[in-house]
Formats: sequence, structure tokens, C-alpha cells
Amino acid sequence: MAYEKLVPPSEGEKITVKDGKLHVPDNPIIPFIEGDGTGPDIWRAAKMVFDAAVEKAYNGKRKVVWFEIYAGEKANKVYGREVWLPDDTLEAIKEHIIAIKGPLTTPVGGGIRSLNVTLRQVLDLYACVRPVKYYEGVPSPMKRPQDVDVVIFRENTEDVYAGIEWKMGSPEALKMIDILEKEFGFKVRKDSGIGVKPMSEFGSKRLVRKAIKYAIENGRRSVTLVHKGNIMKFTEGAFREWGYQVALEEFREYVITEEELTKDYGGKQPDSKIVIKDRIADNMFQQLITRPSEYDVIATPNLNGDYLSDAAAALVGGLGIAPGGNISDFYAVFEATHGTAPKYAGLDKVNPGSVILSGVMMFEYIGWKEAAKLIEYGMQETIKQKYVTYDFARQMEGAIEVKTSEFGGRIVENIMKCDLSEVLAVK
Ligand SMILES: NC(=O)C1=CN([C@@H]2O[C@H](COP(=O)(O)OP(=O)(O)OC[C@H]3O[C@@H](n4cnc5c(N)ncnc54)[C@H](OP(=O)(O)O)[C@@H]3O)[C@@H](O)[C@H]2O)C=CC1
Ligand SMILES: O=C(O)CCC(=O)C(=O)O
Ligand SMILES: [Mg+2]
Repeated sequence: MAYEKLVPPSEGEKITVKDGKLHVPDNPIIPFIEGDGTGPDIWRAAKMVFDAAVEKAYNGKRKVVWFEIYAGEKANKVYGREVWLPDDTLEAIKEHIIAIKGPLTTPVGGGIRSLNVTLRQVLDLYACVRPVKYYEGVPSPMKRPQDVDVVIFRENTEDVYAGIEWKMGSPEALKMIDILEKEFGFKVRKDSGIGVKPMSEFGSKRLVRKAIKYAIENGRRSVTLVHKGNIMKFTEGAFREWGYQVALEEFREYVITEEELTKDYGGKQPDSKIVIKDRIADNMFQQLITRPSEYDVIATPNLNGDYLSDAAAALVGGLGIAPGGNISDFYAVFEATHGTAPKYAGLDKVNPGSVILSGVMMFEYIGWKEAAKLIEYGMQETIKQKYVTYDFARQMEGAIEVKTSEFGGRIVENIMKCDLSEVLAVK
């Protein structure tokens, strides 16, 4: 593929998909987008940690060859004004299968549509997977933060993120209001903006399918369908129904419903079965705080998942330590849950933990489990040493507040001086 501006690295090989499997060479080329705002600061720290972990784990036998690609403000600089998401970038991700990115800015109330959402839609990265768990020593408002261990599967291509909306007073909005009244009998105020919330059986089912498969493969105990189906019956309510259909029609031998658990098993969950349950979204938000140990894998539509993943992260240290991956059947773009945190841009201040842990997800995804383990170890040690960025320092007693780069540097030190076999032996 001839790129317009990108210069692919002269070394390294591409990750490929063959016979339904990912093939990862020892020197994979992995494209990255630095991101806007605090993106460059956190990416610098994260890259340093990734390279150290790979070096320590494989002693030169494996190495990531990083390939910079552009989106957001940096794309404007490289490609010229108003080019936010160049074709080069999409092509490079398609060609290399896996990528990692920093956050990208989206203006509120006008201007360009979200580049993050566009990437997910164009590449059909249909599941946004956001694990939320406790690391020892992390500041938390919870009494027992160690009970929080959920993996949120958020539908990533539909719902109100489809971008079907019209401004108040526009001919399109007025026409829609007219159609709603004349053809369907709904009265909508003329000074309304109009948005559409499409949620399909296909999109909902494939998301729930992925969540249940994950639960089976990772020995998880339950999958909770989170929806607002009491109010939005044919979108959120249908999501719930489709979710149960997938569970019972495709995974019957692995699952029982919550109702069956009570009726047929006297409330005692057999080790071999995953419980499928559902919760209305507002209730879910409070239960995740009051009864976190009852929740494990969560599958939910786009908007609920967006809100829930930030809220869940706040229970175990906040957005500075909240990783994620946008994943399709093979393509995957890993990224933090948080945004560009613009007030801290260029200050070398924010926590790079979310991108670093997104890297852990990425290394696990490509099967480099040793590197993933080392990164988690290095970060856990650094937090235990109370050598942390401002977000943790302001909530921890006796903490040493350090810069983004210093936090990354200490993780590297901890990785480099650890006993590799001891770290890898820990379950
Ligand atoms: N995937 C993506 O690229 C995403 C992009 N965005 C975009 O980012 C921009 C800013 O969005 P905003 O709503 O302010 O949300 P942000 O997630 O950027 O920031 C909200 C707050 O979260 C805390 N925070 C965020 N990142 C970190 C970090 N690395 N370390 C420590 N604390 C952190 C800060 O809290 P405090 O003020 O308490 O220090 C910050 O003010 C918008 O343009 C939005 O569209 C938003 C979400 C995801
Ligand atoms: O795209 C954006 O600007 C925000 C996206 C977001 O909040 C998310 O993915 O969690
Ligand atoms: Mg969000």
C-alpha cells in the first residue's frame, strides 16, 4: 500500500490473520497514535514501559517496531488543515491489524464528529472492552475496593453514537418533527433538536456473544446485561431480549439464568455454569458501588457503557488507571478510557497508567503474556512504593507526587530489577 505521508518502518513484520488465527512475528510493526492534549506525555511514558517489558521478558528475541500514524491535531499538522483522520491512518491500522492510541479531542455542540467513534465505526471495532479492577495501594472511596473486578463490554458502533441527529430549527429537524406528528401521532416541540438511537439485533447479539465467550474462556462467574429497557423498550429492552437469546440459544450448556439459579439450583451456583442476569442501568450504577462482588462481566449498549466505564473506574483509582480496547473479530485498537484532559496538556503531570494498562491488554491479545505480566508487576510495585502522579497523590497518605515521565521511569526500573522467573510464576 502506498501511503500519502506515512513512512512505514524499514524493519519489522506485519501481524497477519491466517486460518482464523492471529499470527504475530517476533518483531511486529504496531502503529500508534500519540493523541491530543495529554496524549504525547502519556504515550512517551507508556512506550518506554512497553519496550522495557518486552526487552526484559524476551531478552532481545522479540521487539515491537513502532509505527507512528496520525489523527486529530497532529494529523492537521502533517496533512494540512482540516484533515483529522487521514485515509493513511485507517489503511495502516487495517494493514497491521493491531494499533494503540492516545485520546483525541472532540468539540462539544458542533465542529467535527468524534474521531474516536469514527475509528470504531469505520473499522467495525464492535466491542469496547474495559476491565476495571483494583490494584493494591490505589486510593479508593470504597470500603472493599478489592471486590471490584468487572469487565465491561460496551457496544461500540450503534446507539446514539451513530451520529444521526439534526440541529434545532434545521430543515431536517423540522421535517422529522412533521413526520413524527403527521405519520405517527407524536407531538414534539418545534424547537427541538432531534436524535435517533438505532440498535440492531445483529450489533447487540455479536457484542453479547463476545462477552459470554470471554466469560467462558476466562472462568468468569456471571454476565450482566445492563439496559434501560423499561423506558426504551424497542432499543434497550430489545438488547436485553437479544442478549438472553444469544445466551440460551448459543451457550445453553455453559449458562443458567438468574431465575434458574433460584428455582432450579436453590441459589447455589454450580462451578460449571455462568449466570446470565440483567439490570436496569440506573440500578446497576448503585449496585456496582454497594454490591460490587456480585458483578463480573457486563454487556451493555454504547451510551450506558460509556457512562458506566468512567464511573466504575472511579471506584478503583479513577480515570488515570482505566484501560480499554476496541476490538472486532481480529482488528483491535487499544486506548485509555479517559480523554485528553486538556488542562494538563504538556505538563508531564497526568497518570499514564491507563495507556500502560491498555498496553497490557494489547500484549495479552497478541499472546505476549510475559510482557503483559511484567508491565502489571512494574506498575503495581510503583504504586506500592507510593511513587505516584498527582491524581493518586492527592488521595494517598505519604505519597511522593511525581511526573508522568518519572512514574513511567520508576515502572521501568521496577521491571528491570525484578526476578523474571518469580514474577512470571505468580498466578
Ligand atoms: N477515547 C478518547 O479519545 C476520549 C476522548 N475524550 C475527549 O477528551 C476531551 C476531554 O474530555 P473530558 O470530558 O474532560 O474527560 P477527560 O477524561 O479528558 O478528563 C476528565 C478528568 O479526568 C481526570 N483524568 C483524565 N485523564 C487522566 C489521567 N491520565 N490521569 C489522571 N487523571 C485523569 C482529570 O481529573 P481531575 O480534573 O480531577 O484532575 C480530568 O480533568 C473531550 O474532547 C472528549 O471528547 C473523552 C473520552 C475518551
Ligand atoms: O470520542 C470522544 O470524544 C469521547 C469518547 C468517550 O467518551 C469514550 O469512548 O469513552
Ligand atoms: Mg467515555
